[in-house]
Amino acid sequence: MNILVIGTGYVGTTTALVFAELGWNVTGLDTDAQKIQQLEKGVLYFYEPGLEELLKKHLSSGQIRFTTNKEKAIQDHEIIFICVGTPSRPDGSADMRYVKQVAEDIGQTMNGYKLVITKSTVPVGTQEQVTLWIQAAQKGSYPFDVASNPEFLREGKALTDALNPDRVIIGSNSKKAANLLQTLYQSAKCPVVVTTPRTAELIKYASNAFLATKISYMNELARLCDQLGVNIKEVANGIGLDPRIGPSFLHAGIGYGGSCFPKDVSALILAAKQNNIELSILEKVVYVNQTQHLYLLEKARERLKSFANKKIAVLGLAFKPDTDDIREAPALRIIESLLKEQANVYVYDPVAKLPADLHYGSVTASNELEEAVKDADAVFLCTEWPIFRNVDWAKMKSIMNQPNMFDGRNVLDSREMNSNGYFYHGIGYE
Ligand SMILES: NC(=O)c1ccc[n+]([C@@H]2O[C@H](COP(=O)([O-])OP(=O)(O)OC[C@H]3O[C@@H](n4cnc5c(N)ncnc54)[C@H](O)[C@@H]3O)[C@@H](O)[C@H]2O)c1
Ligand SMILES: O=c1ccn([C@@H]2O[C@H](COP(=O)(O)OP(=O)(O)O[C@H]3O[C@H](CO)[C@@H](O)[C@H](O)[C@H]3O)[C@@H](O)[C@H]2O)c(=O)[nH]1
Repeated sequence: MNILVIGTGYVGTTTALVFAELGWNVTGLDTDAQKIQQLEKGVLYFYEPGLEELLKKHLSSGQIRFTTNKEKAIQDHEIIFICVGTPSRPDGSADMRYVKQVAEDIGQTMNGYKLVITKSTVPVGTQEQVTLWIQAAQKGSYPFDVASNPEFLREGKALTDALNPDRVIIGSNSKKAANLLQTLYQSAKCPVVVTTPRTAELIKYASNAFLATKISYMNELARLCDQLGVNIKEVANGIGLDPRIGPSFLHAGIGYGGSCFPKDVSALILAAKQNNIELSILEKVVYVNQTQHLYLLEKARERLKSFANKKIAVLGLAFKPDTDDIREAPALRIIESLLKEQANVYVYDPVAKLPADLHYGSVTASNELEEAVKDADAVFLCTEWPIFRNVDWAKMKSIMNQPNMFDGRNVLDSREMNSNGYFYHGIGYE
């Protein structure tokens, strides 16, 4: 079977490469000619471990190709995965314009049976909506099915996650579509759940919202730990040993970011409101997340009295390690607050780049960690890149103006930092 993947972003590129690795012939289609040109040359235009090697391998094996020619691509393929973005609208709802465009393109161009699968994260009811969009755009009367197959990969671990999923969720009202999808995933060594499209669509939002809830719960508990003199890391370890709770996603810090949790939690809250249901727990999850960076800033303000004219080093910009993605990165919230209070901010990240449009002033991007830390009055550690753990912090102290460390990811050893002469503050972890 030949597979077409529409949208060659994180999810589309990974999906295309994973299906190529499983032995299928795959074409990646995007409207962005620059991205396609790079992918055709074997160059990944974003940072994601392992993907570029696989891209080169499958370009040379001929298993994967890329194109911007949507008419030909749609006509040549029976199986089409929609992997375009569904970003937040200002009111928090999912912006469906890219999915609608693709559905209309498919409707206008199709020349025979198509199985259209939404892999993008889409609101409940999208399968029905995509069906209507395709029908409305159709020139002839060709049969088609629309199914839902949400993606659960994490950035930074995209390849491992997509090659070894915990579960495959197939939402389909059509036996033919469900069978085709089961064939595509026949080598999956995990449960393959076949359900209704609406259930599949909700499973995706419910998963992300549940994980975000775990994080905000731990983050709020960490604030209490600071007051009680209890270490949140030990609490996380203690509760995580209960298999009903589990050890993951209990790591307190300056909050979750990225292109998924913030937008998906908002979209779920809004979708519930439209159905006269208040998801009050999730509203608090968002509130805790939006105030978590302020909590660490307040600890630093107490120590430094004022940020004005102080040199502050921000280590880590990406929303998490092993990615250059800065969408909704908590580091950006910290930087903007520091700039607003007239600090001189120096940023170091091993991979991620500063955005062009920072409010409240400009920031110096440092090429070396030492350059950011030299003469600094405080360091904010915002992303848990492993290299930050291996820095010789005792040596760093000698080049700082004041040895203050605000560890927004609780990654450094507080006792070691204190014995090295630092004033150290983590989150629920002193
Ligand atoms: N990033 C993740 O880790 C992740 C994980 C699981 C699910 N998701 C979901 O998957 C979807 C895609 O996310 P992403 O991070 O890959 O997005 P992205 O922004 O990186 O990529 C989307 C791509 O779609 C292309 N595109 C837009 N309109 C198009 C059209 N009409 N025809 C062809 N291409 C078009 C864009 O040019 C872009 O390259 C979203 O719904 C997201 O919520 C993302
Ligand atoms: O214990 C934890 C775990 C994560 N985070 C933060 O949470 C955010 C999201 O992390 P992660 O979930 O690892 O990354 P994403 O790539 O955003 O992946 C999430 O979002 C994707 C898009 O929907 C889903 O496919 C994945 O299953 C889901 O984990 C990051 O800012 C992390 O720093 C914490 O603060 N504490």
